[in-house]
Parts: sequence; structure tokens; C-alpha cells
Amino acid sequence: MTASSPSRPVVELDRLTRAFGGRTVLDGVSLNIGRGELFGLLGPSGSGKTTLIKLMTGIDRADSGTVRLLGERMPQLAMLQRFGYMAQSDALYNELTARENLVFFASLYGLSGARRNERIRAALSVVDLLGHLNKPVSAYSGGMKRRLSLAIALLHEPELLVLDEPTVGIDPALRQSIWKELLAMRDNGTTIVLTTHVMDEADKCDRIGLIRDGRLTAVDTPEALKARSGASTIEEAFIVLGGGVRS
Ligand SMILES: Nc1ncnc2c1ncn2[C@@H]1O[C@H](COP(=O)(O)OP(=O)(O)OP(=O)(O)O)[C@@H](O)[C@H]1O
Repeated sequence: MTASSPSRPVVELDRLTRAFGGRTVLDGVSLNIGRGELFGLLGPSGSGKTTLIKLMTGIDRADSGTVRLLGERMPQLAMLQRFGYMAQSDALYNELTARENLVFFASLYGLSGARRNERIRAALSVVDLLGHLNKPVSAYSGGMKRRLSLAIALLHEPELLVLDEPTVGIDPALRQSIWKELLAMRDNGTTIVLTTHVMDEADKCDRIGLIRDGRLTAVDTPEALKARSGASTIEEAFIVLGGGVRS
């Protein structure tokens, strides 16, 4: 299979291990995610979700194991143009306006001219920030900063989106419209990997990975996880299948 083979998984994680100060935080995580899949990582606080996302995107390096995104071995700087990443803490320039932030990231992604302006408007419209384009980010609320971070991740229409808690701090109406957009992108073939604590969001994913103490305890569709655990909700399935309760 070549790196760009359409049948090759978009995300390939093989036996990833990561320890901090002698404490193992990820313990042999292997996972494949296919093209056009919406995959949710669900786990209690401290279970290793963000660490896994950081290894996936090349922000951090595994102690052992390998990561391939879109067939390419990570970490690799050139890959930044091929996926969109939204970190848990917003990586924004506070002294710049939203537009200036977007122009900066657009240049990193190689977007310019009319196409750049068109993509800036489209991404801001998804997160309902068009009316705040020229405000400095320092005047944004926490939720607005999350929304701008999401717009940056979507800016270059990447074939893979990796989103760490994308809807935290976002009100329910906008959360719903963002989910509509995510599902539409998935339907158009975008692969999406996200972390969430919101059970009804997990239910919307094609597959969910339950993570606890740095291990994937179950990976399946929401329906199959519920059936397997005899639960009627993802929340119950999560507890039965070793996801534990969020501390
Ligand atoms: N750079 C680091 N140095 C030391 N410990 C770390 C580091 N990064 C993460 N950890 C530890 O690794 C564990 C997993 O953290 P991680 O952020 O991946 O969890 P999480 O599942 O994303 O949690 P949350 O849902 O609260 O964001 C935690 O115990 C955390 O304290």
C-alpha cells in the first residue's frame, strides 16, 4: 500500500507508549481510523486523551510505537498543511484581531489571495464569528476563543481534523450548529478525530474509543458499545466497559 492509498487508514497508531517522570500515561495504544470516519475519544479526566492527541499530531513524541497520518510517519513539519488541529488550550495571538490571526494561519497553510479571503469567511461563518472579525482576541470571551481556534483548524479544508474538546465552553445552540457542520464535513469525506466529555456528542460519532488509565478499553460504534454492555445510554456503557466516572 502506498502512502496515499485510498484504502489505507488515515490514522494509524501502533503500540504507542508515553511516560512522564516514570509514570506510564499511555500504555501500548493501537488504533486505526478510516477515511471519512468521525471518531470520538472518551475517557475520564487524566486518562490520556490529550496526550494521545499530542502524539498523533506530532506535538509530542512517543517513548515507543509509531504514528502515521495519511500514510506519512509522524512527526513531520510538512504535514501541518494536511490536517487541522485544535488544541485544548487556545493557541491564539491575543494582541491581534481574529482576522489577523486567521491571515497568519492561512499563510502557514499556504493560502493566499481570493481563496484565502473566501476560506476566512467560510470558517468564521461555521463558528458564527463573522461579526467579530476585527476585534482583538484579548476582547474575546473563552467560548469565542474556542470558536476561533476551531475556525483556524478548518481554514484550509484539511482532509483530517484533530480536535481536542472542540465544544467546551460553547453554548448549546452553537454547539448544535457546529456538530451539523462536523457531520457535513464527515459526509464529504473529511476524517475527524475528537475528544469529548459530552455523552450525546459521543453518540453522534461513527466509532468511539473508551480510554482509561492510558489504555483503550473498548473501540466500537455507539450502538455496539451499548449492546455489548447491556446499557441504554453511552454514559452507562462507558461505566460498564471500564471508562469509569469522570473525576
Ligand atoms: N507534560 C507532562 N508532564 C507530566 N505529566 C503529564 C504531562 N502531560 C500529561 N501528564 C499527565 O498525564 C496524564 C494524562 O493527561 P492527559 O492530559 O492526557 O489527560 P486527559 O484524558 O486529556 O484529561 P482531561 O480530560 O482532564 O483533559 C495526567 O495524569 C497528566 O497529569
